[in-house]
Amino acid sequence: MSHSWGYGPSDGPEKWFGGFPVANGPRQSPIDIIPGQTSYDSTLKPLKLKYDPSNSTDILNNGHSFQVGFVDDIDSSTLTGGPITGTYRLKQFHFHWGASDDRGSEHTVNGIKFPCELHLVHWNTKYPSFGEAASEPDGLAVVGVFLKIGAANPRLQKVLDALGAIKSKGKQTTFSNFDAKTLLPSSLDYWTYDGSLTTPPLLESVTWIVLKEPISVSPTQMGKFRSLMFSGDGEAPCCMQDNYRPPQPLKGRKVRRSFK
Ligand SMILES: NS(=O)(=O)c1c(F)c(F)c(-n2cc(CC3CCCCC3)nn2)c(F)c1F
Ligand SMILES: [Zn+2]
Repeated sequence: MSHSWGYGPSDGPEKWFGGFPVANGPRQSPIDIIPGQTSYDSTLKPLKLKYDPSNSTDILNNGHSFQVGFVDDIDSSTLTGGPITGTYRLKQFHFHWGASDDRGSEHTVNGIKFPCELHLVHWNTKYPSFGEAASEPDGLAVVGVFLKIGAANPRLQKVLDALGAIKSKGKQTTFSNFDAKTLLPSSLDYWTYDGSLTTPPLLESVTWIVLKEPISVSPTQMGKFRSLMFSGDGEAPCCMQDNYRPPQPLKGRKVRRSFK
């Protein structure tokens, strides 16, 4: 049975449990982060992100979001330190956003939604591949970055300028020499908790690392995200927006923070 899923009324997050029962599991993502209920952990190390711009390969509309892919057959773009042990390799980054600027992020802070959220997906090199790591409890580490409405962000522009070539589902084009580090805010202070993929198959294999400081995005730039389509050529056109899962129950999990 093909598990087709989406973000609409008939196939959206409230319907995912049917095809993916782990949707109601003990460590689902995203969550609402309540800063006053997080615990400062002085043993948490600083995040170390070492990204080689020559590793970026392509940009793809996968019908749920768009993602920029990276070569991950050597340790050239890696995440170490932070709450994780060992070395995790950057596989891809993608975004989630809303139909309007009042929503779009997956994680929320004190119930506040941001218009967009960036996810940088990394996999643990103690496993042979991303696919195998994705089913292990310590297999993945995703760095989440909130985007907040403000001045246009010149570092987003190269990504946004490529979207015209991947408007519909399945479109892909080369995307080289992109330094993902330029998308990060100046502070790498973070919250961290054990969670899951926020899209099917919703595997409970993600150590989430959500940065406290947002990066900026302008309303015009947000419009560029919304120019993409969930639909493929020849299908009924459907704008790619509101591609976010709402916060899930914490179920007793602790959220730690790296900053006082
Ligand atoms: N929002 S998120 O939690 O950051 C997030 C991720 F971390 C992901 F890794 C994926 N992901 C899904 C697959 C298919 C794989 C197909 C083989 C089994 C594993 C999933 N590739 N990457 C993803 F789609 C996503 F949304
Ligand atoms: Zn994501």
